[in-house]
Amino acid sequence: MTPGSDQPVQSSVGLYGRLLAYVWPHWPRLAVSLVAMIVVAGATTGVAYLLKPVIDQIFIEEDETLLLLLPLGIIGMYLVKGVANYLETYLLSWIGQRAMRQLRDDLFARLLHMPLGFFSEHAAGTLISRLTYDVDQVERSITRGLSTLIKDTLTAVFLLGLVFYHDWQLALVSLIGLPLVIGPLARLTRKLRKSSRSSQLARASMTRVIEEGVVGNRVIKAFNGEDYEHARFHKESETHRKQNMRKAQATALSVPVMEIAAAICIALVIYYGGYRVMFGGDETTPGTFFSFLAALLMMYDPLKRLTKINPVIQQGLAAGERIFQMLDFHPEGNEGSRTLDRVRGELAFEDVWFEYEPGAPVLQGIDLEVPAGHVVALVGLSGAGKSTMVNLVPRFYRPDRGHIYLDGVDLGDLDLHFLRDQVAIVSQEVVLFNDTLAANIAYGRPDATREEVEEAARAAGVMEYVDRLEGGLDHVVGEGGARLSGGQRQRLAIARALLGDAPILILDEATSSLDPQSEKLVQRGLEQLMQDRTTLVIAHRLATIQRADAIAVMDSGRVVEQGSHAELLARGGIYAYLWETQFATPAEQSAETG
Ligand SMILES: Nc1ncnc2c1ncn2[C@@H]1O[C@H](COP(=O)(O)OP(=O)(O)OP(=O)(O)O)[C@@H](O)[C@H]1O
Repeated sequence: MTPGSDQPVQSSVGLYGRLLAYVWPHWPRLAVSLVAMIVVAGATTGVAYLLKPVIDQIFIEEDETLLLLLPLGIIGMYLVKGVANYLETYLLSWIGQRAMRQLRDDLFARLLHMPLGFFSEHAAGTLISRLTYDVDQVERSITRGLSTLIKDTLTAVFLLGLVFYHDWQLALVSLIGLPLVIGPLARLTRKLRKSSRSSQLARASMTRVIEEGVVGNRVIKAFNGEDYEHARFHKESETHRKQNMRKAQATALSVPVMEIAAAICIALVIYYGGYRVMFGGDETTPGTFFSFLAALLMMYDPLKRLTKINPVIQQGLAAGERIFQMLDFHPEGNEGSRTLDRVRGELAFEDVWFEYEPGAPVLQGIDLEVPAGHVVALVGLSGAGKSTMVNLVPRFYRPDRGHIYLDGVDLGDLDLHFLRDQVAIVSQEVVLFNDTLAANIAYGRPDATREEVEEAARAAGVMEYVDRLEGGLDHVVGEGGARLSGGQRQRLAIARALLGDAPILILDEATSSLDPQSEKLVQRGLEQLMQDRTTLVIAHRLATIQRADAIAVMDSGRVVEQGSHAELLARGGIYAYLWETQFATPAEQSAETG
């Protein structure tokens, strides 16, 4: 059922390659930013180098020409560095943003064409976070990752070169101090990472409790669960506090530990370097020593950033892996290519089998004929397979065995787009987009004129409540249509289907009861909609069943009884049972039997 889900997790090389494919089209800019990074590293090292003539020639030898030239040189160096830094950051962001827009576009396009089964297997939140959070993580690892990896490595290497150039013996002595800095830093970083992971988990647990407190507030109230929920929240909130304190402790420790270790390192250098300046002859001048020290100190920042970049890159790669896994799912296939000039709307199911999970068939040999323009009501106990059966008509799923024909043509042979144009669906949950009423009605028919929209709205009974809304048909319905009542939403869905004017209608009647007035209006809209259309309706209302041309009774994935209301009642089978227990009011039952 889920093609693509068995994809192997890709290797890191493959992953890098695929990420690179998004960056590569921008290689000229990448090249310029690389050059800019080299310039930044060179300029930083240049500044450290200039300290030598500053001390030796200006302070000691009191050279007046250099007194003018060197300060200008420093300004020039920083100007060059500033321009290069700007270019590098700007260009990398440009590349990162372009690559991510492309990745997001590809992902969303793929998402829209996923088979329906994909959506029942993946939580909406997870999919949304792929497109938002995960893509951001990848972007961060590209821009920050590349910049740090290349620019900071180059800067550190150039500075190290300068240090060895000035005095290789002193350089070796200072390197002895390096483990002093790196050792504690590595330990602290590990601790920090662990505590930040625990803190994130604690926050997620806490958020879950908050969410349940908000979403499930009705139930909490009904069961007097406030104290229980509060205690649960307090516990999670306390865990969150403790984890955050651990993190804060590690963070607070990291600066002093680093600084003390660095101080020991510098003390070593000053002692040995000073000794060499005093007693070592000419090769180590005070200028060399200060330039050396400055280069050493300037290595601190790039090295620190390099030690921190790995988690960013790892997170980006993990996010990239999740993104590519989603991109690798197979989209819905459109094997068919046929279209029909005029669709009458005759539907026929022939020995149709279907299973969601292997070995558990939900439909087991459905046979059903729906002549053009007829209304067939599907009834049956919950889980009998009614929704599954109607979902096969717009090819949301495909039968595992058997065939479904539209006007004698196998659905599988039809072009998917064409097929879906022929089918209107009005389901229990009306999905509305956060747009105007008019735009919601015209969804799928962007070419519809205002008159057509109004006509559909009138026929569906939308006009009867539109006047009370600000802006009339141009009123924005709110997210998910939250500002409309259940009945109003249903009438809107009916208007949408009317405007679509497809020859086949699939109707999944709402089970939730509307007030009698709303019910009557919805019913009237539905009557309009079913007119001259082949209709398969999952019926929950008596009026619909009575209006149907035929009733198909489903049980355990089969059509077990077919006929008119009277015929089926007379048979005394499942339908008669459902009639007694679900559909009819006592008065109707006695009228029927009496
Ligand atoms: N996406 C799915 N994945 C796996 N199993 C599913 C899926 N959708 C439905 N089923 C299973 O298929 C069977 C038939 O479900 P279906 O929704 O078609 O029944 P129904 O007759 O429409 O029920 P109801 O009237 O309650 O909506 C049920 O056992 C259900 O658990």
